[in-house]
Amino acid sequence: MLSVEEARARILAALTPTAPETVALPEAWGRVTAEPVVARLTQPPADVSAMDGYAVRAADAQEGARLRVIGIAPAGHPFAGTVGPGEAVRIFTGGVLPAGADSVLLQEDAEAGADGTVLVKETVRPGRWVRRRGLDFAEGEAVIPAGRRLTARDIGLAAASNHAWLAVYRAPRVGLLATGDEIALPGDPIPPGGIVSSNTHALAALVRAAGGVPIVLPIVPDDAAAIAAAARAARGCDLLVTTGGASVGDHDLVQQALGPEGFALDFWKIAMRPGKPLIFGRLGQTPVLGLPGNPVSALVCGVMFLLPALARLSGLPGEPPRTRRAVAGAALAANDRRQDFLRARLEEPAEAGGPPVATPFPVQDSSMLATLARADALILRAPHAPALPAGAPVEVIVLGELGL
Ligand SMILES: Nc1nc2c(c(=O)[nH]1)N[C@H]1C(S)=C(S)[C@@H](COP(=O)(O)OP(=O)(O)OC[C@H]3O[C@@H](n4cnc5c(N)ncnc54)[C@H](O)[C@@H]3O)O[C@H]1N2
Ligand code: MOO
Repeated sequence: MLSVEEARARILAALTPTAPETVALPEAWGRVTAEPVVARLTQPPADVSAMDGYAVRAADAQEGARLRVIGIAPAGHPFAGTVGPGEAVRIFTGGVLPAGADSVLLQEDAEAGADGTVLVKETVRPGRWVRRRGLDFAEGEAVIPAGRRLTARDIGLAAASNHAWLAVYRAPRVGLLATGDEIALPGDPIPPGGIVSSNTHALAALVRAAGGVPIVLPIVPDDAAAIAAAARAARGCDLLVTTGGASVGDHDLVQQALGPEGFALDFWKIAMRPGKPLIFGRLGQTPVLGLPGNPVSALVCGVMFLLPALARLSGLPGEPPRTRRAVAGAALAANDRRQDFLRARLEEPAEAGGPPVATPFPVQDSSMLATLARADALILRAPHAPALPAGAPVEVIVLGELGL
């Protein structure tokens, strides 16, 4: 069986970013830049004042000096003249420093006279309170690299550097297909012995959190023809995700149904718990990720494979979820050959500054959504990891950090 790392590498190798598109700036938040954002101007465009006060020549602005105020320079209204010896210009934050001036006398350190002069109450250092031209960025500078997921701060920077539109990768469209005779949509009649489908809803939220567009397809019964028809309809997606029908039972039909459609299997079954029967392959141009039906398995596989896949389709490298150090809150049994992901509570350490304490829930059944919802973290247990006493260091994935 493939390891989790090999499986992720195979999935990422089979995916390429979506085609770039140009979108209006407000739409670009959360999208990944397809090319660098190059400043179209220099910021600030000239030397400007950082404070309200007086533009002065520092050499003249010694404590006790009195300067003649010859004009005013509010932001957006530069003073056209030149500040000569013994002169000052009233200036406000963001105002362009007039020619001749090299510094700003802070308003609080000045006393305006009724006779059009100003008294310097505190000696001014040369260059004080001046923001130099280009302090922030210069025209032609790549202010945002290609391949970056745009934050609100980046949007502000792109706007300031005079971009109304940005080239970003299209948000990946992910088709979500749940299979099973026993499942019904929330609110619909539930068949005898059946359950309500949670997988596509949870995965849709995960896709959205990762910047993708989820397309929840109608539930299909355990019927090869129906699964094939639904999969055909999803060929326009950047990725088709199925849940259920991944295992070895007589009704586990995903591979049987997709085979005649030309499904090219890359791999099936990995050394992971929960999530062993993971399927990956390609249906024509569309990559297909077949997740197990058990809700916890589907979600944990979503974290380990669908999130990196979405990142890759969005134009990012597709790193595995980041792990953190913690200490085990209970003794952990030795592991078998499947990498284990234990649902756990995460608590503050007894000693400030120490790693948090991760305590696994006593029952780890892969059907238990309530436990998963209450979990703060997944404790990673490598294949064949030895038993560990409480207090031993462990690696965890903090679920809250993933925005899920
Ligand atoms: N003999 C074996 N049996 C099973 C094996 C095995 O190796 N040998 N693997 C087990 C493991 S591990 C898993 S995981 C499951 C995965 O099975 P499938 O992917 O084929 O999923 P189903 O059989 O269709 O369903 C499993 C379980 O999940 C429920 N389910 C299905 N879809 C949804 C949905 N959309 N929302 C919520 N819950 C769903 C379904 O009712 C079942 O209870 O196979 C084991 N068996
Ligand atoms: O792998 Mo299954 O996902 O253990 O329940």
